[in-house]
Amino acid sequence: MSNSVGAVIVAAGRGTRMGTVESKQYLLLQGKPIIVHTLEVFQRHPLISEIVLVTGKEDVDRCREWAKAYRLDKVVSVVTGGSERQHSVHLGLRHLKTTWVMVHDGVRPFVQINEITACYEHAREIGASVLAVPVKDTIKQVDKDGKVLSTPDRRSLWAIQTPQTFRLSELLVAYESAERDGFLGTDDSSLAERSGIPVAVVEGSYANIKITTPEDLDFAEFTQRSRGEVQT
Ligand SMILES: Nc1ccn([C@@H]2O[C@H](COP(=O)(O)OP(=O)(O)OP(=O)(O)O)[C@@H](O)[C@H]2O)c(=O)n1
Ligand SMILES: C[C@](O)(CO)[C@H](O)COP(=O)(O)O
Repeated sequence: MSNSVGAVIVAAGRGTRMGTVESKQYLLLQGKPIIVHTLEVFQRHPLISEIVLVTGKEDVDRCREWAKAYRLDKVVSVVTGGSERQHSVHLGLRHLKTTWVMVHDGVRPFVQINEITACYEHAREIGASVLAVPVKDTIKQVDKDGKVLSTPDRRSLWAIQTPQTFRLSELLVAYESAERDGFLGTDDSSLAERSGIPVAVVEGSYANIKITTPEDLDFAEFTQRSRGEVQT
């Protein structure tokens, strides 16, 4: 059986927590849109053969232009997403033809080549995998009135990132089942878990942030600049 690997990069969100007029995935980082930085990592990865980019309806044309301008020839489709991340991923999955799929947030430009490789290798071994980091803070469960309910043992808590890797056929079944049941998850793995797919956690890096709120942009500028300086 072929072990071809594709990526679905989701970038159809509105970025309400960032609060900028321009959607955060199109803000410039060292002169280049964040989404292009993200796509370039997957373009460079030797395992990835095709990329489906999911974006807002009004952004499809400019994204296709960038794919050409930045020579992102692995981008086989730029398609319109849905109202929730889960819908956007589902729409993207339908355009992929590979055996394996890595789902990744368009606003996580700092994922590293070796992290993508590790994520894929663990999925091959276990069935599916997610990149993650152990939580550094103490986490409390709190009720709606602000009263602490419990303090879970931090040693078993991980902050989950992307990419998340699955067999495409299995993930499609999980997505269809979630849609039938009206289940809405905040990541792809939660849909796989409820379908009984075993998921491995792969330790990644704290730098692989999801650019979400304005203070993340300072970190992003700093990180991008220092990585650029190391490469030159
Ligand atoms: N309907 C949606 C919602 C989110 N995303 C994508 O999913 C990733 C992670 O989502 P998040 O950071 O929450 O982005 P937004 O939904 O844009 O942010 P917010 O919740 O602040 O509006 C982003 O790359 C975002 O573009 C998507 O493709 N389709
Ligand atoms: C998938 C994800 O990036 C894992 O951390 C995250 O759950 C997406 O969160 P969102 O803010 O609900 O889009």
